[in-house]
Amino acid sequence: MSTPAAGERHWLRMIAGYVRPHRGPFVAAAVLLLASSLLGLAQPLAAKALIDGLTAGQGVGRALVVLTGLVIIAAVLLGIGNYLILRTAEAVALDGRRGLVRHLLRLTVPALQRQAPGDLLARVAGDTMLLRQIASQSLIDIFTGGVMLLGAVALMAVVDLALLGVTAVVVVLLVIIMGLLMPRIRAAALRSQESVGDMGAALERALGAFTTMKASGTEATEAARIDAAALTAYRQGVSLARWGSVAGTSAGLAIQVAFLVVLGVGGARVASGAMPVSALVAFLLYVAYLSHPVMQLVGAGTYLQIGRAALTRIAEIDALPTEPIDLPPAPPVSAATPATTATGVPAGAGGPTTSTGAGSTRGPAEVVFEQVCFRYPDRDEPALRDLTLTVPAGGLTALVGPSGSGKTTVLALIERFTEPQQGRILVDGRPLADWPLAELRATIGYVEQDVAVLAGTLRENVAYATPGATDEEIHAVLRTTRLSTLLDRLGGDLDAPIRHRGLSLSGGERQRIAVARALLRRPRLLLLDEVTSQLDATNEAALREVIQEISRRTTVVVVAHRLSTVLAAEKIVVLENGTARSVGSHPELVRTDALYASLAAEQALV
Ligand SMILES: Nc1ncnc2c1ncn2[C@@H]1O[C@H](COP(=O)(O)OP(=O)(O)OP(=O)(O)O)[C@@H](O)[C@H]1O
Repeated sequence: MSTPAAGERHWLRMIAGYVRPHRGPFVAAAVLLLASSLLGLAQPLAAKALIDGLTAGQGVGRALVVLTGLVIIAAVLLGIGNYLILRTAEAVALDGRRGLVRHLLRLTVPALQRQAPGDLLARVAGDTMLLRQIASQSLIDIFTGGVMLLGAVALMAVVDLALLGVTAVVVVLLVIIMGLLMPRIRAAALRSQESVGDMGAALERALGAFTTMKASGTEATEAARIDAAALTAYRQGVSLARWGSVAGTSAGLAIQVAFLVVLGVGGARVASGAMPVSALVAFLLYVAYLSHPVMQLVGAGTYLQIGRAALTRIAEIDALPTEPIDLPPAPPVSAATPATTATGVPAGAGGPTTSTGAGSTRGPAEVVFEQVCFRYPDRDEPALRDLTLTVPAGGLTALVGPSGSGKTTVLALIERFTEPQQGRILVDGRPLADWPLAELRATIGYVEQDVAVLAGTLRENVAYATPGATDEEIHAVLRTTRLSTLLDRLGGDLDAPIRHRGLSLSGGERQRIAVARALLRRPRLLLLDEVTSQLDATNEAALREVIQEISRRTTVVVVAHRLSTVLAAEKIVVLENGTARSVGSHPELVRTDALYASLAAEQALV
């Protein structure tokens, strides 16, 4: 991760940022809990009055009523305060999750590609959970525990200064021990969370290549890999438990020691007549009482360290670059669960920002590359060198060339998934940097090499980019892409589910669903990356016709290894090593370009 120190530096500011929107209930909870604790603090004084009364042979009825009242009111305040603080904690976790998810969905493509999805999942689900604890209960505990500790110390000072001195020595010792333990707790928590993330990443790797794993018989290898991460999480968890127990035990022990020392020293002082027995009793009650705020502070300190580890991991995500894309604000938390559509999207949450075919009115788009150089961040060799090419408005332009020559990279740059280091790319004469990103992408239909079919229904998949599409429009693109037979197989029901990751579809069907999705958007520029690679000859010929037909009203750029797909292109660009080595029509290139001629000969096209 790029900035491991980011979370360290800003953790307090981050906590403040999370709590600020909920300061009302947070402060109310703090006040209630503090009041409850203060009432508890008054209990020893009431007990002292009770004992003094008994000693003096007076009635104790009033003191008893006061004591009982204090106990009941303290309990009620505690209950309400706890509820408020737990509610705040949930709200903080919700904000944390929503914020993280929004940030993740806006990441740039290269930034996301460097992450392991399983680890990101662990951060959204797990680290925000820890945030819940730290941003609420721990802060309140530190606040109320701190005030209570100071209050008890002040009252102890009133009762007997000498005994306070004895207690202070023990407390200072405890603070030193905590100072030594806390960094260890934080380090163990961070490693523990990291290994939970590693485990998610390892599991995601295995599940993502499930059939490859089965076919390769590597279940045991994958299990061992996931086991290793789980074992690290276990070890760090145990280490966390060890240091946490040492902290808790030290705190408990310190209070016991203080109690015994005060009993000894105080007993001697009572025997010598330096203090009354009621003062010793009150003081001992305060020492016993101290155990609550001290344990509270130690527990909160421990959780704060664990929470800091989570904040570090959240800050790492926050530091990743995002695209300037507006997402509508999250709906407010209301008592009722919002109604959702079949996809689980809240009704009215809005899909892509542009409506169906918004750009279609402006005719086909033109694309120009001017001396574009592009190198992937972790590569020495550039993927594109000084590439200059023009994709004219309308018609079919093909990119061909050996594997790795940069064809997919050209499409990724047009989509502005990433930026060239040198040169300019213009769409309709306008540099990409001047296009609002959403508008640029709404202009383009892009069918990737590894097409994505989402879990859901055929309708959701085809109308993914155009949620407002009518049944007629969907049926029309299904006919165009020869998917009517698939629809028949689904019983003619657009809302029949396709299984997770599209596994119940053939490769060719998946490709055609992706093409149908792009077509439904009626783009002004259609980028097709190897869309015919998994089609049989009949379906390839059919899709070829479709592509030609579309290219009469839209600019179409196809990348294809199968030259049969590009035969009809008005313009074929032959890429080699990231540069355009020649441009022309099929007959021209067969005559003038040796590389193209050999590709054509291999495929029996000359
Ligand atoms: N995300 C990436 N990170 C680093 N290098 C990459 C990345 N994507 C592609 N490359 C490299 O950039 C070069 C061009 O890749 P590109 O995918 O554009 O080629 P292509 O012509 O589309 O190949 P193919 O026909 O096999 O799909 C290759 O050397 C490839 O290894």
